[in-house]
Amino acid sequence: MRHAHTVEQVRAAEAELMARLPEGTLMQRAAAGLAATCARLLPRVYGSRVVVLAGSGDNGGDALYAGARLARRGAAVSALLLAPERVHTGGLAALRAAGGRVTTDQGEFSRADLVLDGIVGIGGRGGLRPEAQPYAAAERRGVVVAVDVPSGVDPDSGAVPGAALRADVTVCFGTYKPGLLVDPGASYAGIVQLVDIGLALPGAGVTALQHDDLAGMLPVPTVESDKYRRGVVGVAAGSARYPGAALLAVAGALRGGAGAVRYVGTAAEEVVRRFPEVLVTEGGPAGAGRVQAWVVGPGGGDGAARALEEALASPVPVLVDADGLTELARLGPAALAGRTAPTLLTPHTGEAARLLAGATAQAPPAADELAAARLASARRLAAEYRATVLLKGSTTVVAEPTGEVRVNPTGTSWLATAGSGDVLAGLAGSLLAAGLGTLDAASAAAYLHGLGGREAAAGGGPVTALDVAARLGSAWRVVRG
Ligand SMILES: NC(=O)C1=CN([C@@H]2O[C@H](COP(=O)(O)OP(=O)(O)OC[C@H]3O[C@@H](n4cnc5c(N)ncnc54)[C@H](O)[C@@H]3O)[C@@H](O)[C@H]2O)[C@@H](O)CC1
Ligand SMILES: Nc1ncnc2c1ncn2[C@@H]1O[C@H](COP(=O)(O)OP(=O)(O)O)[C@@H](O)[C@H]1O
Ligand SMILES: [K+]
Repeated sequence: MRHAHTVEQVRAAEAELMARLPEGTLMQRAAAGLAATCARLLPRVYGSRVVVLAGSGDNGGDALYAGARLARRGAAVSALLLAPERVHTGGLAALRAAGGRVTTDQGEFSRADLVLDGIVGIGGRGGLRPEAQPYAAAERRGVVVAVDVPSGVDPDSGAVPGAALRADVTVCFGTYKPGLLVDPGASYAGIVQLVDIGLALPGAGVTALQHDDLAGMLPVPTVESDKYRRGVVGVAAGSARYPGAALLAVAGALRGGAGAVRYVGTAAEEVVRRFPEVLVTEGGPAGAGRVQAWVVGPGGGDGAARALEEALASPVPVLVDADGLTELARLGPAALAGRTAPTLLTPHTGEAARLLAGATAQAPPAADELAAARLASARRLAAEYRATVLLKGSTTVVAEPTGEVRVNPTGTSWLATAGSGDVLAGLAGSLLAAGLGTLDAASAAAYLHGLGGREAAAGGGPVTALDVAARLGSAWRVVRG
């Protein structure tokens, strides 16, 4: 599991540790880790050209001390100072003592083999200031290593409010920052490496699963299992207008660990023709047999209102997607008030905006504003509806009403293809039926779906939603090692 902490949490942990250690110890730990990564990235340190972009705070200090370490190993290191009058004096003195120098030639940035971005770290607010903006657009031939955070990325939210420096590698200290894991910030961070500087941190509000976590979480049948004990997932999806959504949601549900899939709706005939293993009933959830979780809404069309009402009246977990969400937005959070089992909502940003409009008297944010502030948007929705919310898009995030968030580290933008959300809904519903809680089911489903998407797009080609569904079995095998 990757753990990400807010700036406030990092500052508190740093203060506590600094009070017990000789001055400068933490910065030296950070600089040592940073220099070691840079040395690994360079074919050889001796003779390579390194440029340090140094801002006015401790982030610049880290970069200058790391530059000094590389200079001692024979690199030609020069520093471009963004605020010369407020530069970290200890760091600059160390760099000079090691043979490094200060330059004002911005062209050195473009010619460097490696650039250290020490403009701002967790003290940065807003996009890059004017003096740093040219570097965001400048040509570069070497690798850019961001110190703690790519400058211009908001460390807590991942928002990029203006210009920001795109890194190939980010070396972060003590813990991940949420903004390194959530887009758009994550897309500026490149590969993120963590350097331990000994901070004692509280529980993380934002986490990201890794393969090992999935391996321990996914349901695996045992000798005592039978199809009912493994869980039956009910899928109420598709309509005369959108029969395909039923097939896609069922395709996802068949690969989610439930022992059986029960389909209800108007596409029963098509579903059985394509997937003979599925139990089908025409009508709605109320008249269907027992299930351990419902998926309602993909391609539901006009039938979504009834399916939603019947599923929400059941005592089992319910996943609401697509047309089910449009109907829920009309009803507002009151529709979930009487639920006795958990509810999982899986909106994309457009649906999230509609849900917020249904929940508050204020005008909802536009979909692109929601996308720029994904953590806050998902948390707000989860709190308003008192439900788990999986907000889809580039970096899917899953939020609980308590504010706890899981960020999905897998996926590819090739998943932005019609119907891939239906596959995800079926998959997550199947995991719910198999007994996972809403947070685990949603985050495990997003993880597997993202892996399946990557595998389907391997080599960089377009994928279809059914291609993704077909790769889910292999995604399971990958995470289970
Ligand atoms: N506090 C500690 O114990 C440690 C801090 N470390 C480093 O220190 C960093 C935090 O240092 P600081 O608190 O000095 O803060 P920063 O160095 O991140 O930035 C603060 C300075 O940048 C300016 N600034 C803010 N936003 C800006 C923007 N958008 N564009 C340009 N300048 C901007 C501020 O006016 C201020 O002078 C961490 O990210 C990490 O790199 C590490 O050395 C590890 C130990
Ligand atoms: N830019 C992107 N990068 C990565 N994944 C994306 C991107 N855009 C969309 N996705 C993913 O693709 C899927 C699309 O789902 P959705 O919007 O519901 O489409 P549909 O309704 O057609 O099924 C979601 O899993 C979402 O997270
Ligand atoms: K930085």
